[in-house]
Amino acid sequence: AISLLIFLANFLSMIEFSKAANAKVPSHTISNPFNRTIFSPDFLFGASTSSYQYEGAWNEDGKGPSIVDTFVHTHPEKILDRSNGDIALDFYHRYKEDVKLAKFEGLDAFRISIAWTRILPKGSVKKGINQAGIDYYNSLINEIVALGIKPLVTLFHWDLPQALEDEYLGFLSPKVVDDYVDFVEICFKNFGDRVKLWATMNEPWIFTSTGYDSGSLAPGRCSAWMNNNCTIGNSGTEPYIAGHNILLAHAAASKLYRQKYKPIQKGQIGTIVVSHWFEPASNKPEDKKASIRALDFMLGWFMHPLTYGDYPISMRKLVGKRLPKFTPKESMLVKDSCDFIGLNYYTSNFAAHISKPPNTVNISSGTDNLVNQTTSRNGKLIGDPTGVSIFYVAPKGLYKLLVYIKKFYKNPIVYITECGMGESNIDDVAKGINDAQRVDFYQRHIKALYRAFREGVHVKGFFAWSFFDNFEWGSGYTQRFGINFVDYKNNLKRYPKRSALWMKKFLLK
Ligand SMILES: N=C(CCCS[C@@H]1CC(=O)N(Cc2ccccc2)C1=O)N[C@@H]1O[C@H](CO[C@@H]2OC[C@@H](O)[C@H](O)[C@H]2O)[C@@H](O)[C@H](O)[C@H]1O
Repeated sequence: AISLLIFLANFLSMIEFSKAANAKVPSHTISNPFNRTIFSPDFLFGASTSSYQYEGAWNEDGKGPSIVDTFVHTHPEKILDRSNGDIALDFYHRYKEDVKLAKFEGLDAFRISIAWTRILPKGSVKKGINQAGIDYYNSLINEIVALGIKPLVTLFHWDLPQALEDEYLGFLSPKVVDDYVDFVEICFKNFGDRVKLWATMNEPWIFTSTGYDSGSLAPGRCSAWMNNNCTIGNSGTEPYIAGHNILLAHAAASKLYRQKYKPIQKGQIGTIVVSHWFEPASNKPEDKKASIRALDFMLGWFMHPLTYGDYPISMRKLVGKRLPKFTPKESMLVKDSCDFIGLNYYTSNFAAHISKPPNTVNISSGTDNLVNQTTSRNGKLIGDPTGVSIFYVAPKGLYKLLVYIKKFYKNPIVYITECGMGESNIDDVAKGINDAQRVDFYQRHIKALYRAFREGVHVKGFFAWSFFDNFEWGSGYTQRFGINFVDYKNNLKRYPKRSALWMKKFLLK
């Protein structure tokens, strides 16, 4: 009865929303009307999801284990609430209803990722293709397309087949390139008639820093001195080896798509990077240089090879022999291998120069940049705090980051493939759907996006992270990033939040 009352209350608010919501949320209007029409007609507004964080059905219909399945089962202590994605949001069984909600909310596009081990349970073609996996993603993509929504498909959102980790240590070996190319070719072949936006990788920076530097996520490798319960690893070398093979795998996939599939399917292929914006911690020249170095090590680590065919000079200088080299052929393959860049933006930091790493014996990729990153300067926070301790609301950083990419990385086509904020520890539905701060967050970030768009940045889309509250990696289900609420205590019931209804109104054509 209570949930019915909540649903009815929420349904009524959907109808009444257009009158009430904006009146109560501080608006930072820069132009009237503030709706989608200020962008180009073909601009894509969407929301993002990912296979491990949404699907559940971790071992159903022939799916093989990924390194994330192994990680969460063997290291529950590394997940704040000791949870996992075995069931997650049960998106695997509920996707038909869920994509209908996306339609109701007026989304133009919907980002999903494909779980490699649903299609290749043991990671490679020679060990068998699982037709049930192909059938599932065909059905999901059909539901999305049938509603007139465009799918943006990420081919790797960190859930590498465990079998490849066992066979040759996954992304630590160049052998991963061939298996990755075989996997993506099955996706191009089976889904490429309907999928026209392909992202090869999601956030290599996070995958390398959490998987191989801190060990806080799969495959959970790090140096012993990290004291993060890693059985093996080297935080000073493995993040760079994994990052290098990710770039080579991406480039090989792009070459295959462009040579064999793009001429017929007419789609676009790119990859997704994440970066904070960095403000100098003071006006001192060394801090100004530190802010650029911080960008080099987070954004440039991948954007520089994708644009110029090699790592940033600052990385070459500070990482030295630990940073792999591209052969001339590899450099040519990686350079200009993206038709678009997906950019994930969450927050900004202050950057201060440090003259030497905190520890000259214990080396890690996270301290190679000689930058001390903070979120306040002279006692002033970089933005409004959110429910996630490391993320502050800093929309100007999105604008500055986009202008920086335009200026220093040849003004590529950019889709904002993730942008959002989280609240922590909310279980009550009525409280959870009343996300006024998230409405303010999206108003301010879309205005920052518009400013960049107006100044000639080739931004062509904006995807909220996330469509639903979901399994937030190391934070488990304690943090909520969705524009739609999921009631974990009541059969994973979905409820539009205030932000989804604001988005619906914003997207009215
Ligand atoms: N958050 C990021 C990148 C932010 C990097 S900044 C910083 C570095 C770091 O290790 N973490 C924690 C973390 C770890 C893993 C994933 C994401 C974030 C950071 O947030 N990525 C996207 O963020 C989304 C929100 O991530 C949350 O960010 C706050 C964390 O506390 C939470 O664990 C994480 O799931 C993820 O759900 C998407 O799958 C992922 O593509």
